[in-house]
Amino acid sequence: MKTILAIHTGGTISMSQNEKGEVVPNAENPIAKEATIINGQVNLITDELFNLPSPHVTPSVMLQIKQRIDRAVTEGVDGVVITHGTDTLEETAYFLDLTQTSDIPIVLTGAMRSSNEIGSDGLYNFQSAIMVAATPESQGKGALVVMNDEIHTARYVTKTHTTNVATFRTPTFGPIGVVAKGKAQYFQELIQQGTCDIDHVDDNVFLIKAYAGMDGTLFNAIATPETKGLVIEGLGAGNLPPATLPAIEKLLALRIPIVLVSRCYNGVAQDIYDYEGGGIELTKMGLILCQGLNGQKARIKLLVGLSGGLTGDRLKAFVSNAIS
Ligand SMILES: NC(=O)C[C@H](N)C(=O)O
Repeated sequence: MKTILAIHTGGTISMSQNEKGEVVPNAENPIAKEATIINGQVNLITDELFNLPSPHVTPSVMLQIKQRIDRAVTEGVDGVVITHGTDTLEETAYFLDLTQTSDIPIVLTGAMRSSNEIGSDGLYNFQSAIMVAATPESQGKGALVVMNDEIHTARYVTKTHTTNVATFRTPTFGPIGVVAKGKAQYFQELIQQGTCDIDHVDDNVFLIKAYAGMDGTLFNAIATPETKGLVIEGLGAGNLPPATLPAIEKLLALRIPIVLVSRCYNGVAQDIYDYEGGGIELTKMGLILCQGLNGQKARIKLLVGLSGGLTGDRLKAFVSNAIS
């Protein structure tokens, strides 16, 4: 029988609705108690590591989850399930994906409806995630996100709806598998990418979204030596309004790495356009094009690379998300 560690961290999956209809955290996690339902099919160990709404999750919390997984690997567990709030679930999932040190399945799940709401999806998603973690084919796939009968890769999944249970989607590429009546089935291979083990996190890595008529105001506000990195969600294939360029030059002169992704929901950033502020000019200036990641994922990747001590071409190779 497989031994699976369930790490609970909080989120709606562990919350309840009160008599006023407000969703509130519980002192005791109802999901952790319900877990006994699945015992018998797997040997389930439970660790209530945090009880945080996911907007309270920081890179330092992510690092503590990673360290708990690393300990579990040395203890010989076969897989890990992490319950997490959905708002920042994709960021924690990608952090764990990038910093993993073994090939055991790491499966994140959550809920859109709290534990006592009609049609609550928490226990169902939790059970699916456990089954996926116990499936031999889940090994070596990095961190996975299991919600609403779909299996997504941490690298590309994103939350797309504020309340719908089908909120987690993988734009452009689609999910890599499904869960059908408790059984995991895969139908896509994930191309492997590099990982970077870290023992601390350097933050002050910012994320700024571009918009029509943007100027340098927001970029000037972070032009300080404390800033360690910046991700810009550019327009279309990866372009910026010309009025941003002087402020961006200033950040580059401070040797702050700047990563460029697209603010589009689908597709990858590319240096196609040759006009003032176009992707060709931006990459010539030294911005690092990152292909296929959304802004929040690119920020996690830059933060992990910087925390792992990568600089120059090694940082560029890691963050550009190139297939290697
Ligand atoms: N569905 C959820 O879990 C949303 C909640 N606000 C959280 O991320 O903690």
